[in-house]
Amino acid sequence: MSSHQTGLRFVKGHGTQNDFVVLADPAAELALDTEMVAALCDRQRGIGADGLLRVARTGALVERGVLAALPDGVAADDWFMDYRNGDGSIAEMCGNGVRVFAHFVRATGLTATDAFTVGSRAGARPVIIHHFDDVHAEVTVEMGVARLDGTSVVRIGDDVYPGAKVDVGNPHLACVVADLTADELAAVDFAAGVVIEPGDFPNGANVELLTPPVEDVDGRLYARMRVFERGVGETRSCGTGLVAATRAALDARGQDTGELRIGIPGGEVTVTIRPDGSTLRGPSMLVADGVLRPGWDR
Ligand SMILES: N[C@H](CCC[C@H](N)C(=O)O)C(=O)O
Repeated sequence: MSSHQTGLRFVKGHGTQNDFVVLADPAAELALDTEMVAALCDRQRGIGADGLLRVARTGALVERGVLAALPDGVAADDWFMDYRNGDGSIAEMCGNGVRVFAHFVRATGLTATDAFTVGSRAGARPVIIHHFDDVHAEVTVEMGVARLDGTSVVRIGDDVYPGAKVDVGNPHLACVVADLTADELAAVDFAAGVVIEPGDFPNGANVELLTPPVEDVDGRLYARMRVFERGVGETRSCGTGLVAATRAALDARGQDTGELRIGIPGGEVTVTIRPDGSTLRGPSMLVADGVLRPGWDR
């Protein structure tokens, strides 16, 4: 997409305040590059967002060479979430993004069903839209298997936190911090620097800090989380991170399956881990529509 592109429409949306610029591009005609995506996501010079979701037919992205081939389980006419981080880098998956993506394609009439498959670089992500209107939706995403892959550590300022390496289609270090209170979690200063072990994460990683789950009045497990995302920085929520943290927290309790309600700065979601996969259920909001003005990026 070059700067002479006039009148490019966009929608601004978020899932538990993990926010995105949504670009409808069914035929994958936009030449998205790192610089343009970073400019669009820049909160001062552009629209501002944690990431960008391009909405395109999977087959069109293959024809244009954006994708080398159809990902497993994704059909050519499935809508594909071409997700980019705020720094312009490409990531394999975005759980909050899939909810906003699904809401957008349903509310704009690009699809007429409440259950369909969203394509992603991590593979097929089936969604169910429980209810929606032009602004609000409640969506469940099948997030696939959250795979434990050993342990590592992250250094945040002078503190070192051990955690579980979890693959949710994208890489995570999920740290369930013993005895960490909600206030202590809130006081962690990510600005002091977040340093992971490059040998453990050659492609970088998203880092989650989680308080140990406790049973709430309903007997359900509850925890609080903050996240520092690869290619973005701290976000108010991270869907794949919530799944990774749940997988690690249940494993620390000796459980392979279970459910966890997690509070994040941007809201609250419920994650379910099953032997054959995981689901993330939460809200989506489409906040505004806009048009990029010619020359905005010059
Ligand atoms: N916010 C996204 C995660 C983006 C992951 C991205 N930061 C990466 O590089 O993997 C989510 O809701 O899952």
